[in-house]
Amino acid sequence: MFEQLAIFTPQGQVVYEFNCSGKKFAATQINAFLNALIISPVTNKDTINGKYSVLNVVVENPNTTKNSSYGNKSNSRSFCTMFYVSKQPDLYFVITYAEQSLHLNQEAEDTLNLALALWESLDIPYHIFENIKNQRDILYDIEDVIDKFDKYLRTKYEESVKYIVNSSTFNDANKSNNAHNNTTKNKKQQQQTPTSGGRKWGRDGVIEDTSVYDPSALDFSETNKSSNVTVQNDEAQQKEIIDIDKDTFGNRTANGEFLIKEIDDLLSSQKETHSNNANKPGNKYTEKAFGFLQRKFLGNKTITKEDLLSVLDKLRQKLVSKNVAPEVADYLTEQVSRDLIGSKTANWTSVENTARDSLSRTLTKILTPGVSVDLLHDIQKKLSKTDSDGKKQPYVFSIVGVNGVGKSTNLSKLAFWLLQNNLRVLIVACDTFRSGAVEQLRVHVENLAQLINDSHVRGSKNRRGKSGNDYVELFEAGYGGTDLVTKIAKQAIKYARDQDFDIVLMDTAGRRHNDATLMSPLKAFAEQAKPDKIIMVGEALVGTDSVQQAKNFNAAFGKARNLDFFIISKCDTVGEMLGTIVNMVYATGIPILFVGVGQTYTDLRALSVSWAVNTLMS
Ligand SMILES: Nc1nc2c(ncn2[C@@H]2O[C@H](COP(=O)(O)OP(=O)(O)OP(=O)(O)O)[C@@H](O)[C@H]2O)c(=O)[nH]1
Repeated sequence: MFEQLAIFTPQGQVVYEFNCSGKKFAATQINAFLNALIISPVTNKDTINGKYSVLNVVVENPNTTKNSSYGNKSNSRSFCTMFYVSKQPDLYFVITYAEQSLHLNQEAEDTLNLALALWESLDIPYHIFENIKNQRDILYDIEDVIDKFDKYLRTKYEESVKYIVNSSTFNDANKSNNAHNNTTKNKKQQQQTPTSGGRKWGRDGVIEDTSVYDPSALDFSETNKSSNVTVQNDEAQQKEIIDIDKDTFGNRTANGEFLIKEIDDLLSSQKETHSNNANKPGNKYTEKAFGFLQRKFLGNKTITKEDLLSVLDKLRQKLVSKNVAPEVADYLTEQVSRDLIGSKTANWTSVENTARDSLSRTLTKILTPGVSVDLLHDIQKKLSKTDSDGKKQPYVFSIVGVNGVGKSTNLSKLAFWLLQNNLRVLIVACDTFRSGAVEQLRVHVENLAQLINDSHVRGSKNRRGKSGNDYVELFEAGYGGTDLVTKIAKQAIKYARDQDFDIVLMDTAGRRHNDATLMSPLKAFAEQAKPDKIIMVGEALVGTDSVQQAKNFNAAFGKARNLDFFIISKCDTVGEMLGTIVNMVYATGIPILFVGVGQTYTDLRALSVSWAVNTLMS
């Protein structure tokens, strides 16, 4: 596990600091790194992938007497650093960790990759870092974005740690499923048997060759987790996941349909936190600006371009601070400008309030779906028809998206909702690339089977010899290349038809939207599997990049096929920064089916357009 991440300017002004174990940030460590860098500059051989530099830092104990024997470990302490120096702006990104090893180097590299990608996605104008006199200047100007960066990084970091814990859960699940497994093997030995043929999709979407399997990459036991603790964590996590509150999930209508509730004040606790934060000194910047605007009452005034300039600039800033991509914020303010120039403000209404109303209308128009999102109706329509054998064709969904956005989790939430509607669901493991993906889905199927029927024995097979029970079942065929994916999809649909399943839910591999090699198989997949609905899961955390993600995924299925819906996951983690919702709909015109608001199966909500608009405008 890495210890600390720091971002600072060449003058030493700290822009960001993070201690991964939640302790106070140790600035002395970074000072020791800077000292070591001055004394022993890095050479080419210390560079990883031509990008990151590695430097071992030895800190002498100041109490050591001159007579101490050289190399006496008790008199010195060492740690390792991996760092990157960006240009424009000139910034140091430094990770510190205990010592060099294959897996710690890899983790540091992954974390730097993540931090840099997040940093770039924030689009901070580099001139902000020029001529800074003190740290307060930086923080004042970019407080909001640093906050955002911190939130992204912590969430992603926690997810990656959880992924490691989950990996051991899957191995345990395998253990109970495979009778031939030697149960006396310890957990570490279990981990040494990779589930797939040595392929893993890295966090940045690159397929990594893990044919030389390094079990230590997933083993953090030496650092601070005994395997016993990990097992307890697994159990606690398991309990947390299936410990759900059905009442908050939705309502049953008079005709028996179970409808998911709209998102409303569900995030009020976050709003509270947010407003508490907003009350902190130094966080008043936006509030002050808008307070000033609200005081400028005019009324019955013909609005000119000049009147709108500063108003729209503030509104634009507001939107961008809520994660709306700059190009989308430009479009929205342009619309307001078109709407208002030459018109008159109503009595007692300021130009500012008129502009805000216009912006609210534009946002509402964008977010209001132009097509029906009544899925249950669509499903029933298809299921009511039978073919010449008297069989109904299942309704097929396929779930796509970038790595780690929550595809499997939200697919499972969707399954849980469909199960509430008495539909029989076949979940299909079409992520045949990432190690552990099939096992992860099996855990979800076990959970769902147990939630639907609490007499379900975890790990048992149903009467067809498959994971799950009569209501929800897993269709799996292991790991392999693109051909296997389409083969599994076709076989699963046939199987679902034969076994009378109503719904087929296909999970697909996460892929980077800007990698043509990874994106191109989607077209063939859609042509072969012919899903009724293709749903892209996008995460609320992503911000600016969501525009391109949505565009690329929407275009990936060829000219004849688009995405049908979005599910925006992790809305619970972004507070009021809901810009991704607008970005993705703006980029494609594809409506939002649901938003994900947590990690349990009931943490799915229908989007309330007015709620989203009010939150963005607040
Ligand atoms: N807070 C929060 N976490 C979520 C939500 N949806 C998913 N997650 C978490 O996001 C993490 C990744 O979820 P997965 O479902 O594994 O993501 P994925 O897209 O299937 O991942 P890959 O298969 O690796 O591409 C997990 O820790 C989930 O619990 C959500 O709505 N809110």
